[in-house]
Amino acid sequence: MKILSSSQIRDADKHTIENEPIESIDLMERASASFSKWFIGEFPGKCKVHVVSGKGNNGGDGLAVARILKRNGYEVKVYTTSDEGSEDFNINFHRLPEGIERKVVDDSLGSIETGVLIDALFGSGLDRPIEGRYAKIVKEINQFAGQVVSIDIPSGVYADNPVDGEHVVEATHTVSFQLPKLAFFMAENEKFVGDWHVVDIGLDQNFIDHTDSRIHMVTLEDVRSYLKKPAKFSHKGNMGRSMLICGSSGKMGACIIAARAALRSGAGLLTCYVPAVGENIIQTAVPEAMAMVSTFQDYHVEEANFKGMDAVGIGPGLGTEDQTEMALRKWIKQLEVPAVIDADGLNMISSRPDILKHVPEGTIFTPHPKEFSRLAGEAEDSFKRLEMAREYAKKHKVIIVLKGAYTAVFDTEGSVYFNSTGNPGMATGGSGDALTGIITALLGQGYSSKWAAIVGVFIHGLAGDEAAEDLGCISMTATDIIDYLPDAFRHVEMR
Ligand SMILES: NC(=O)C1=CN([C@@H]2O[C@H](COP(=O)(O)OP(=O)(O)OC[C@H]3O[C@@H](n4cnc5c(N)ncnc54)[C@H](O)[C@@H]3O)[C@@H](O)[C@H]2O)[C@@H](O)CC1
Ligand SMILES: Nc1ncnc2c1ncn2[C@@H]1O[C@H](COP(=O)(O)OP(=O)(O)O)[C@@H](O)[C@H]1O
Ligand SMILES: [K+]
Repeated sequence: MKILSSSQIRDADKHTIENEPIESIDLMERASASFSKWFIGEFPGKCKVHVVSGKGNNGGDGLAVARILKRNGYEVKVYTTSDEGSEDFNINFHRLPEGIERKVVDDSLGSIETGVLIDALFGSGLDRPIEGRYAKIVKEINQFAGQVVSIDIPSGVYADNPVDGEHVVEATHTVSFQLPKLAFFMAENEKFVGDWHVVDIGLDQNFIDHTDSRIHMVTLEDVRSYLKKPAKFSHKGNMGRSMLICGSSGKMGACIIAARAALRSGAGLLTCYVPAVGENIIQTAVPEAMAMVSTFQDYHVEEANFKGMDAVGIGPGLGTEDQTEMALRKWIKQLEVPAVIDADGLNMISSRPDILKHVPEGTIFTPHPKEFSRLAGEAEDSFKRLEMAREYAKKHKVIIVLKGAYTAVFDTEGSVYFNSTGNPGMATGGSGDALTGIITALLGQGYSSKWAAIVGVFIHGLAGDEAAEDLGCISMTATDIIDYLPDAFRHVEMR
C-alpha cells in the first residue's frame, strides 16, 4: 500500500472531485459517513459524544460526523472555534439539526466529564504550531479523562514532518482517510496518534496507483504475492544452501536462534560456521544444521569457505574482538553471494567504515536504531533518520532493514517499505537473531535481496503476533517467534 504526502492526497481529492465527478461537500459527506461507521462499530453503546471542530474542512468533517452520529442515536454536543469557516464547514454548520447542543468557544470548552471526544480541530491543513486560544483548547482535550478520537490526523501532527509545537492532541484512536500517513510510523508520534485505523473514502484508486510514491506499507497481500511456493520436485539441494557465520564463547544462543529460524523458513541445507567452543552446542541444539568449525576456541579469527553457498548471514553472537574484525574483512572481500549482516557484524563495520567499500551491492544490513546511528550518525528525529537511511542505502547500494515497531526496509533506489506486523513482545533478546536467520534462508531460496528483507520482516512480525496472541507480549521469547513461524507461513500461504 502506498503512503502519499498531504499534497498528493489533496491532489487525489481534487482529481476525484473533478473526475468521478462528485461535489466537494459530497466527498466530505462520504468521508464523514466512513468515519461514523467506524465510530459506531468501536463505540456501539450510545455514549455522549463531544465534537470539537476547527473552521477548516477537518472541522467540517466533525460537523457532518456530529449530524450522522445524532441520527444514529448518540447524544452529541458540538464545540466550534468559530461560527464561520471553509465553504464546506459552513454548509455542514447550517446542516446541524435541532437537538445537537452547540457552543462557539473562544479558548475553553468548559467542563466535559463523560463520553468520547472527537478531535476535528485541525487536519492536514495545519501549517504552523498550535498556539494561543487553540493551545488552550488542546490542553483541555488532553486533560479529558475519556477516549479521544482524531479525525484524519491528531490536531498538531503534520502528516509528513516532525511535530514542531508543544500543543498536540494525544488521541486514543486516529481514523485516517483512505491511506495511513507517514507520521503514524514515527516512534515519537505514538503518544499523539494512539491506535490508528484507515477508512476508505472512495478516492480515485487509479489516480493513487499512478501517483509516484517511494513510501509504502507492506500488506499481507503484497507478501502473499511474493511468497515462493516450493516446487513439487524441489529437493534440499535447490531450496538454498545457506551459511550462518555466528557465535563466540558465551554467545552461542544467538547462533542457535538464527539457525532454527533459518530452518523454519525453508533453508534447504544450513551450515553454521562457529568457533570451536560452539561445535557441540550447535550440533546438539540444532541437529538439522551442519557445523563448520574454526580451529580457534572462543571466537572467529579465520577465513570461511563459502563454496557452494547461495546465501550467507553474518553477525549473531560474533563479538567484536580485533581478530574477528579482521576475519570479517576477509569474509566480506570473499563474498560472491547475497549476504545479511547483523549485530556485531554491523558494529565492526561502524568502527572500520573502510570495510564498506568491499560490501557487495545488495547486501542486507539489519540495524536497530542504535546500530544505525553507529553506522551513519545520530538523527535528530525519526523523519531525519528515514532520510539518512534512504541516503545510506542508495549511496552504499545496500538494503537497510531499520528495525523497530515499524521496521522499515530501504532499497538501493530510494524506496522505503514499512512493515505492518509485530508487537512489543518482540522487544526481547534474540528476536533480531531470528530475523537474520529468516532473511538468510529466503535469500538462499532465490528471493532478491529487497524481497527477502521485506518478506522476512513481515513473516518475523507475523510469527511474533501469533506468539503474542497465545502467550502474551510479556512472556513470549525469541524462541517462541521461531515456534510460530509455521503458523505465520501458513497464514500467508492461505488463499
Ligand atoms: N475534499 C477534501 O479536500 C477532503 C478533505 N477532508 C478533510 O479536510 C481536512 C483538511 O482540511 P483543510 O485543508 O481545510 O485544513 P484544516 O481543517 O486542517 O484547517 C486548515 C485551516 O486552519 C488554519 N490553520 C492551520 N494551522 C493553524 C494553526 N496552527 N493555528 C490556527 N489556524 C491554523 C489554516 O490557515 C486553515 O484556515 C483533512 O484533514 C480532512 O479531514 C475530508 O473531508 C475528505 C475530503
Ligand atoms: N515494539 C515492537 N514492535 C514490533 N516489533 C518489535 C518491537 N520491538 C522490537 N521489535 C522487533 O524485534 C526485533 C529486535 O531485534 P534487535 O533489536 O536486533 O534485538 P536482539 O539484538 O535482542 O535480537 C526487530 O526485528 C524489531 O523490529
Ligand atoms: K483532527
